[in-house]
Amino acid sequence: MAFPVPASTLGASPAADAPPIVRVAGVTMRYANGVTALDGIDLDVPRGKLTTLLGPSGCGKTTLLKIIAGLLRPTTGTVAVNGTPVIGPGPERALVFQDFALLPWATVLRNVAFGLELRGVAKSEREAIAAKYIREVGLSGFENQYPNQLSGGMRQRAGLARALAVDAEILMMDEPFSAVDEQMRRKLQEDLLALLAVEKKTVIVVTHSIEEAVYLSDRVVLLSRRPSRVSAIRDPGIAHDMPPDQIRRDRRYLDTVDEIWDMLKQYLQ
Ligand SMILES: Nc1ncnc2c1ncn2[C@@H]1O[C@H](COP(=O)(O)OP(=O)(O)OP(=O)(O)O)[C@@H](O)[C@H]1O
Repeated sequence: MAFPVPASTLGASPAADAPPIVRVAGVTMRYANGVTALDGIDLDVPRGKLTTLLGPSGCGKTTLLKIIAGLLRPTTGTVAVNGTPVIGPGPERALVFQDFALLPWATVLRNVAFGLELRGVAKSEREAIAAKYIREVGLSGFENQYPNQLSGGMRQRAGLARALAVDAEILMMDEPFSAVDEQMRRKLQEDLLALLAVEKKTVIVVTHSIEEAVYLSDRVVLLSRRPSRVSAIRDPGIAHDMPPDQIRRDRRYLDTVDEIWDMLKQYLQ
């Protein structure tokens, strides 16, 4: 099953000099139980690119994503999207949850249309929009199935279709492929890249996988151990103009994976 997107669009990237779409300035997050997750995060997220947050387990990646999503208020500091301070969730940001957060009692069609339903979009219109994205993620024919009738990869596609249906500029994905096997993970990575070449979204991904980060990202943001700060930023610049297996053997890809691993392993000791 593939997203029906022409391979020639793979690797298309937007202008490099666009102003950042998200600006995180001096963000600190101290939870009520006294845990300080983030300690002065400054970060610009480039528009129309895929940025990955990578760091040791428990360093605060999800916390940072939730703050950008407006689901958590930072203790100090600010987040601005298109120059406007974030004070809560907004229509320009869509979060794809790790567990897909699909409604078990609703069909794929209703799930994908759900964000539009919440916004009061008329049934016929929202179902037409949902059907388009269901097609785009390769789930045609499964419109009337329920989440428990889908595989993990298909649920992930449904979650992605739902995020695309609300037409947010920014897609935020927390460990998007962690619940599927390695084969499906690679397939979904390819499909995501192909889809993004057409949809031109800004994407922020949290992952534990260095290989995934380097493979997918225009920009990798490495966070330090908790309380975390931005410890390094790398732009892998992997051109997706050769077959995936060849990219994974490519010197540039392997060197970038090694470099990031060298930086990350200091936090594991
Ligand atoms: N609601 C909460 N209340 C208190 N502490 C929390 C809360 N949510 C997260 N934490 C703590 O904040 C720290 C950062 O958590 P977070 O989930 O953001 O890290 P992460 O880097 O995404 O973790 P992982 O890599 O394990 O998924 C952890 O120590 C976690 O226990």
